[in-house]
Amino acid sequence: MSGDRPRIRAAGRTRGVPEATVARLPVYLRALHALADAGHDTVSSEELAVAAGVNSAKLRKDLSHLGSYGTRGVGYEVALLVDQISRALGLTQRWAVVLVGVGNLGHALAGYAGFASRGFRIAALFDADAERVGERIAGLDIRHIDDLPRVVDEEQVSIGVISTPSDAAQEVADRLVEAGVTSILNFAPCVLQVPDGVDVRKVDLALELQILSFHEQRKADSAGGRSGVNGTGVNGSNTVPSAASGTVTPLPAPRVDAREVVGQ
Ligand SMILES: NC(=O)c1ccc[n+]([C@@H]2O[C@H](COP(=O)([O-])OP(=O)(O)OC[C@H]3O[C@@H](n4cnc5c(N)ncnc54)[C@H](O)[C@@H]3O)[C@@H](O)[C@H]2O)c1
Repeated sequence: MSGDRPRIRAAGRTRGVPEATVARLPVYLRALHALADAGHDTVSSEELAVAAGVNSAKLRKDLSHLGSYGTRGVGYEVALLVDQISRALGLTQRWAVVLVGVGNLGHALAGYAGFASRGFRIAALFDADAERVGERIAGLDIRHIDDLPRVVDEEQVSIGVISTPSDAAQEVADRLVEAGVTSILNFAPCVLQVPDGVDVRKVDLALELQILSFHEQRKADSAGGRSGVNGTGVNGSNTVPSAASGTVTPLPAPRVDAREVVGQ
């Protein structure tokens, strides 16, 4: 591990901002970018709340953690708020990311343009399969996992993405941490053990589907066999609790929250 390299978390886990708020900040940012693209210079908390799919009181409280209160009768300046949220999320710099496990999912992730447009540069792709090493995806050659420490050090990589089978994920996490990575996004369906100072986020689409299946079952039960599978709330409720926060989000509003990323 390169001990003299600055680590992401040196300034504190969330700098006093609640984790649930941190999880919603990227959602606000995405909504604000859309508003800016549509030509809005200012936005009310109500409008932004609708665009982000949260209630406006929660939005105002979240933004107050950044010292942003808006102006009565005017709302928030879109460009200023984009700047404040980007700074809070550390997006004023471009983070280098490595991706380990370049199979089906890894190929899709490696070719995903959304990382670059949101401030993340995929610095390298790694796999343990000699047959995959050397394959070129999105301008990068897949490297052997043994090259990980050198690349992490040379490219100042802080964030690693794991898209290996779950039986390899812990070993890969250990190697990432050993190399100096301090944040891991884990797509493998398993819980990772990491030392203090290393943050892990887990993405599990099957888990999200299971939560939706729970709600579908409830809707079907309360409809007493009537059709209730279109999300319009046959049971009188048209809300689904967020997996990430336990909060309730109105279904008809744009579904742009951070629930796809579930903390471990
Ligand atoms: N989070 C989600 O929503 C989601 C969705 C789909 C798949 N997955 C998970 O993503 C993972 C990958 O799925 P896939 O379909 O791409 O699998 P895959 O078998 O196509 O690819 C896995 C890759 O990991 C490589 N690998 C295995 N051990 C390794 C190691 N020790 N070091 C480096 N590379 C190693 C393999 O050589 C292979 O290229 C699985 O854990 C799967 O369950 C998650």
